[in-house]
Amino acid sequence: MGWKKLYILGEGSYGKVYYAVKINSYGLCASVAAVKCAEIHRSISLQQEAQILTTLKGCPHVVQFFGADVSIDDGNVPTYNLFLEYACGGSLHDMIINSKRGMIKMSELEVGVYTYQLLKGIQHVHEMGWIHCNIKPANILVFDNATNSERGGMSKLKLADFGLSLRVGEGMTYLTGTPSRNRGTLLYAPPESLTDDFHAKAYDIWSLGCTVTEMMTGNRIWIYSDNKDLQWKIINEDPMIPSNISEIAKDFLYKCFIKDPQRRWTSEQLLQHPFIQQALCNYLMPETQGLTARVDPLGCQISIPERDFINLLLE
Ligand SMILES: Nc1ncnc2c1ncn2[C@@H]1O[C@H](COP(=O)(O)OP(=O)(O)OP(=O)(O)O)[C@@H](O)[C@H]1O
Repeated sequence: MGWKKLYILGEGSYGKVYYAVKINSYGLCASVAAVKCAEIHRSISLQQEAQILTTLKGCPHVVQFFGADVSIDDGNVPTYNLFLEYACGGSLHDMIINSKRGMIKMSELEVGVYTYQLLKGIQHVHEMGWIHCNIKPANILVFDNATNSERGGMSKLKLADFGLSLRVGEGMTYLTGTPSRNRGTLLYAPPESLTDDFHAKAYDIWSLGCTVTEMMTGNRIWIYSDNKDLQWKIINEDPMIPSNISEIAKDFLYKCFIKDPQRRWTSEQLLQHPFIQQALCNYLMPETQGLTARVDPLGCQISIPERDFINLLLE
């Protein structure tokens, strides 16, 4: 038996996303999926996304791809269908809006653990030779994580929407065409994508910094009047790092927002940053909460003081 599209989850520029179920021969629901659909003649970007997702299979922090097919839908229209695992928690954008509505700010520990998951996803994408080019809360999906529910009910985040991704060309890619042609969403775009048409892995790190700031404050990183103003600010100003966060969190954001893409920290470096290390440590061992990590002014590599850390492991 085939898939049955039940209702629309959302819409993209290419077409619609449906919640779908697979019915078995007993008439029971055997599996569920989110299906991204586009009329076949408008499905090039979905077909490219399918190719990219095939190369990214197996990473727990990238949305899982089940396959693709062509169906004849309403009005006899051939439709390309891309099947993804269904994210019951919606997107990180929804999660940020909901926590803002409920006036519950995400704690730095939560943001640190979520950022770790995103960095692991980005690291995998980069290792497989891709630049995501459109990392933002709306393109990060939220899954329940049963194993985490005992630890404060934190969710699992996965990168999604690879429709604008690019192949890394020896570490960098210059887009051809009109200068200042940024590929992704302007609000999350780094300065070099606007000034030099330059898209490299560092692109995703800047977008990650914008996303992490949004998780911490509930607000977007830039305040602007229109796209021209926004573009000017990205090129000429530094993003506003929130003042009411820890020094370690600020330092993490500074490393994401280094203007020179060659000097901006990589996912590997950021995974070692005390902001991430401390959050993981406190999450895995809640007893360590209250112990503060130190920022090493030279290398920013020291996390939980070693002696205390070993004592905790031995206790
Ligand atoms: N695997 C999924 N599970 C649950 N919801 C999903 C899934 N994939 C996408 N959605 C939802 O469908 C909507 C559209 O998603 P999609 O990523 O395709 O488009 P978009 O990013 O909004 O648009 P565009 O790709 O044109 O920028 C979003 O609201 C998203 O939360």
